[in-house]
Amino acid sequence: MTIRDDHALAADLANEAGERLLRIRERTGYDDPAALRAEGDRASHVYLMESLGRLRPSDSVLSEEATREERLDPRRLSADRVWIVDPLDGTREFSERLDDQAGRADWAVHVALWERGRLAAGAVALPAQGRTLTTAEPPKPPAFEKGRFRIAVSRTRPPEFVRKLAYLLGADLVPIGSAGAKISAVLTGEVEAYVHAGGQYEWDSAAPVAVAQAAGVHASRIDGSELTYNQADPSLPDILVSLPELATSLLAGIRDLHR
Ligand SMILES: Nc1ncnc2c1ncn2[C@@H]1O[C@H](COP(=O)(O)O)[C@@H](OP(=O)(O)O)[C@H]1O
Ligand SMILES: [Mg+2]
Repeated sequence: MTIRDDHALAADLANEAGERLLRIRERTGYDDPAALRAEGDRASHVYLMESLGRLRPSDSVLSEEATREERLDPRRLSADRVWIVDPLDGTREFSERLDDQAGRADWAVHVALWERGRLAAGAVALPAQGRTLTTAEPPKPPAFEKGRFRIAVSRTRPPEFVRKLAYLLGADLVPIGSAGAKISAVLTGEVEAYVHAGGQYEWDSAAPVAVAQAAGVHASRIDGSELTYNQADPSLPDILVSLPELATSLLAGIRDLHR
């Protein structure tokens, strides 16, 4: 693996971590969801940290599952290259079954590379959906069709104003778990937008935003400003991802409603 293969490395690591998570879920079952979540988070984090430490020893890593001290390590702020990873996004959904007893599929592994002020590579593995979205081969964004559209929201923490926003713009809300699964749903045409506010962190969006940007899909804060990564405080509490044709009306609607 050479330094030029960052896109492929992100995809390989996300895929392998995802395979491991599927095996853990198969072996452990759903009887103790808290234990399943803890094992999944830990195993995926350890795999990603060991692999990046071995394959990219000079780079920094910011992981959701790192300790507070590791996350506050100031070396990350002066580094040129920082991998921003969420070993298991949608942890809650990973441990839940659907009515037909199949495990939920709206969870993801996020691997992104931030390099000198911008997202340079990223991959989102959706192991239970059998697909991985990657900057190595950015997906072609779905064609925009005028008319009613769909906005993905958190299953458990949908922002207050989004119901009104949907009413105002003629959209339906689609609850999906995991930020990565929701942004992927925009890229695969299951929904046309994703709106979130009220709390989130850099690792929840870095990898899917890297892929969205490579695909030419709109991604910003909900006030239209840029999403910035590798900040001292990794909080990045709101986000809008949408087909480019919808961004102006979504931002205007949000401006009117979200005060
Ligand atoms: N209000 C909030 N504060 C902090 N994190 C939040 C949040 N709302 C959503 N998130 C995080 O964003 C990810 C997607 O959430 P959701 O499925 O509700 O949209 C989850 O990541 P994890 O599963 O990695 O913890 C969740 O913890
Ligand atoms: Mg997350």
